[in-house]
Amino acid sequence: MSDSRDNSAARRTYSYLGPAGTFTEAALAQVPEAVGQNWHSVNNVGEALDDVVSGRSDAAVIAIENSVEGGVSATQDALANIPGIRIVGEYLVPVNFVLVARPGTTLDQVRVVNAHPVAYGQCHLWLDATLPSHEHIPASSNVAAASTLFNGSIADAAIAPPNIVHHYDVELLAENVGDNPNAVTRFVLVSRTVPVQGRTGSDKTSLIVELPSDESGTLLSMLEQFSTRGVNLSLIQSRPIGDALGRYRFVIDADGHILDERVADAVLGVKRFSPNVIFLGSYPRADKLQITHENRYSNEVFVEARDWLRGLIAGEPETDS
Ligand SMILES: O=C(O)C(=O)Cc1ccccc1
Repeated sequence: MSDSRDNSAARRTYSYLGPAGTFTEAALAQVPEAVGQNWHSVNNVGEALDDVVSGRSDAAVIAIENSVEGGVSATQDALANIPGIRIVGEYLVPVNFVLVARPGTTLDQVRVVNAHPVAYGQCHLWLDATLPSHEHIPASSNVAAASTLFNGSIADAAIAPPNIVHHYDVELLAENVGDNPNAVTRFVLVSRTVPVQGRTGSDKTSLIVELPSDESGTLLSMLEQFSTRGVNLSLIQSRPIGDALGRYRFVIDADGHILDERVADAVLGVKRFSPNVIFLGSYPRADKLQITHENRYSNEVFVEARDWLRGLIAGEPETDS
């Protein structure tokens, strides 16, 4: 399904989890270069990434982390398993939810609730208090949860974004059903593998790292690679690799850019003992936070130390500086 906002072949195509009205669409609306281009609605993250890898789309926006639910495991696993993808940007969208139904439905008639799993995970407090014996059926997106109410779904109600009332003729049963009114979802813009863009001073580097399974202490060794270079981590999450019990990979977000010497050095340190490092990209941070570090982790200090070593090897006389 493609939104026919423009048929011109010269336009770029962006895939997003649809249909229109999702939080993912709101994230795509924040991508300046996507405004006025073709927006292609898909049903899941795997489809969005396949579009990018196959060239059907130039880029895609996908949800990767939520402030209440944590990392979006479907996205993390897809990024680990589909090669050829680079994260080139990130965008934040505040998320809150309403409960809607077919017109005429009342709250006491609701038994089956349709909801995207990530949305459902953020509405437990309200659902447990208000509809303690409800049954949950999963939806492919927050808007699909509501739209299927009109397509023969067995659901009585759906958890959806507040703007759903502008897209479908629904009965609004309850507002603010999310556990946390300040919930935020982080989305990333992905493209096919491209050379890294320049550093901005407010950057993030995302990696997926596997650890050798037959050695003790490798998780600590991996963390030390970052800490000994003064690199802060804002996300570290384990996900099962899936081939055997007890085998995990780690999804990591590090402060800084791969063109920062301390980040590059840390990544090289990880690469030396990890059987598999996936570099997902270095990209500007949505929060615009400037990354600071002690002087001993600055680019100049790394470059000076390297020049000093090269000089020693070349037989140059040592100086005091
Ligand atoms: O983009 C949407 O609306 C989605 O359905 C994915 C999602 C689910 C929960 C929080 C944010 C995005």
